[in-house]
Amino acid sequence: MPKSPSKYAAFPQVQLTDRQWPSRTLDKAPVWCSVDLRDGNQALIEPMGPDRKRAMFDLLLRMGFKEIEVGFPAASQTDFDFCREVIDGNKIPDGVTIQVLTQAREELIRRTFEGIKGAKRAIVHLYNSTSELQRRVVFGLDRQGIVDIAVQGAKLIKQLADQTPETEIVLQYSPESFTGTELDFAVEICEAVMEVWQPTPERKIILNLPSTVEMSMPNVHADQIEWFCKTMKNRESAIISLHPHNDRGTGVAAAELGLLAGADRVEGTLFGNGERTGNVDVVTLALNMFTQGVDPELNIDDINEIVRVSEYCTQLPVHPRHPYAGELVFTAFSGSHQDAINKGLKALTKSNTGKWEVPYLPIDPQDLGRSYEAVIRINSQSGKGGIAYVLEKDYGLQIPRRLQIEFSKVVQRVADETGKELSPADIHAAFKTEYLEADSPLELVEHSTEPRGPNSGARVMSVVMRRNGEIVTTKGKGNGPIDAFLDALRQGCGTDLHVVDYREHAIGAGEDAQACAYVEVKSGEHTLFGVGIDADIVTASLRALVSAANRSTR
Ligand SMILES: CC(=O)SCCNC(=O)CCNC(=O)[C@H](O)C(C)(C)COP(=O)(O)OP(=O)(O)OC[C@H]1O[C@@H](n2cnc3c(N)ncnc32)[C@H](O)[C@@H]1OP(=O)(O)O
Ligand SMILES: CC(C)C(=O)C(=O)O
Ligand SMILES: [Mg+2]
Repeated sequence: MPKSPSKYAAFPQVQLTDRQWPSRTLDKAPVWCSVDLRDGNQALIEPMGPDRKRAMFDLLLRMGFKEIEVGFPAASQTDFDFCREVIDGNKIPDGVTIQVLTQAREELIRRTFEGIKGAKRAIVHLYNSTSELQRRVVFGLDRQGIVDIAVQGAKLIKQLADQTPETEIVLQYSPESFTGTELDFAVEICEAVMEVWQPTPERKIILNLPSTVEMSMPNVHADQIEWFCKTMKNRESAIISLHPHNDRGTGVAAAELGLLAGADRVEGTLFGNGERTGNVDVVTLALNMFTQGVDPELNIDDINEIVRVSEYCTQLPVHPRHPYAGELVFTAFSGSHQDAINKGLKALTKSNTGKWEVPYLPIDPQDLGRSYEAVIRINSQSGKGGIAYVLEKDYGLQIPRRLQIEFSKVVQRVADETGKELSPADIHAAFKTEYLEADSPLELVEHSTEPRGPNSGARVMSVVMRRNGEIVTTKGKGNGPIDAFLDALRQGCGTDLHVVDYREHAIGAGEDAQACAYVEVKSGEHTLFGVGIDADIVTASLRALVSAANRSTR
């Protein structure tokens, strides 16, 4: 426990009666704005250089972002140059708008306008901090002083926008540190900026209400947004935007509830890169919508590529357990999960509802360009279902249920011995050693069946075996080849087995097809399996019996 919890105080509730957001549902995508190249970038140990910025910008375009904050052109030459590069190089497709951030300071605003000169359309994003704490300790100003900063900045932007008719300027204002700002003051300062910019329903202002620091539970954030939307004047002339950070780890939830509460737009970054614990993760937000049947209006059909580019640009890894994107999120190690996934995937092939219904997999990995390959991975926590899945998927072996149980003990032993994950090749090798290569003390050398005599129902099989390296020739009689072979083993090798169950299937197709036979036999008090593979179905069955016979002696 922290030593002094009294250092902290509970975040005050919002006085909101008749709140509407709890009974709403999200049924359409918000306007997305990527702030990877600005907020994400300003939080990096090593900010992106031109190559990384270009790679990120191109990725964001491929993903279908229509609004992209490309930087803070007045802050650094790199940001300024990148802004110029996308404008002068005609790299902004129609329908896409770049956004640039500036403080409410004259020289920075003027430089910002130099940065966007020549763009067809640009969002100029003005911010100043409004919270009680920042007013007191950073700016040393009262409310009016803070309103004056915003209004002065807004006036200069309006003037410069009017002097730049070739560019359609969209105005955005952020009362930075909104979450620590008294709500009545947040409305007051936003209305003061609106008073300068005079937005209309046709030319809306963007009011961005940032959780610069996430300070409360997501329901309180939703209350803040609903309160703001209900209280502000001229709501129809504003796009209400969210800019959640993730200090409490609930940025995604805050964004979802904020949208229910009336917001229209979300600013965030890929995989949540950003100051401290990051910005809200737009990939997770979008895919959360997708899994509810809502089109997120972003292309995330190759998530591995998005991860790769993002990791290159930020030089930060995406966590293996990151929602939807992590390397391990479509992988089950534990036995009961593997069993359920295996059954779920099988059931899906027979279902005609078109609905994705697989236990433990909330989304079809293929929708994100991921495959089922690594869905099930095997370690000491794994069970028969997962092992069966891997053997069938990678090696075409459809092992019967009781054999799954038997073999899972073998795998468990190997996994416990190594303490490591077992690859599909490791599992197959264990299967071969245990069953297919169980060829001592007995080994099948050859067999032939005599034609049935006209009055004889029995089949006679001649068998040559090797026992402990020595050739044994024997004969047996039975109703069919299995029966006759067991009799031959009884006569010549002293092996007494009774078949309890027999299965076979083909592996592969056409001329290269092989037969795989599984026999479950009773040997004394025990039942156990043998497995054989051969191009010839009878030989495969006999091999399976030899495999069982040898295993029964272990
Ligand atoms: C929550 C956010 O993400 S906000 C965005 C934050 N991003 C960045 O800051 C990255 C880019 N910024 C920078 O590189 C620098 O801040 C620059 C180049 C823009 C400006 O640099 P400088 O003027 O040297 O320094 P600095 O940012 O520390 O300036 C602080 C001054 O600006 C004032 N200020 C800070 N924010 C604002 C604002 N939004 N509007 C008006 N004035 C502001 C402060 O009160 C302080 O004033 P003081 O010098 O009178 O005390
Ligand atoms: C500039 C603003 C919008 C910001 O990044 C924040 O408040 O987090
Ligand atoms: Mg931010």
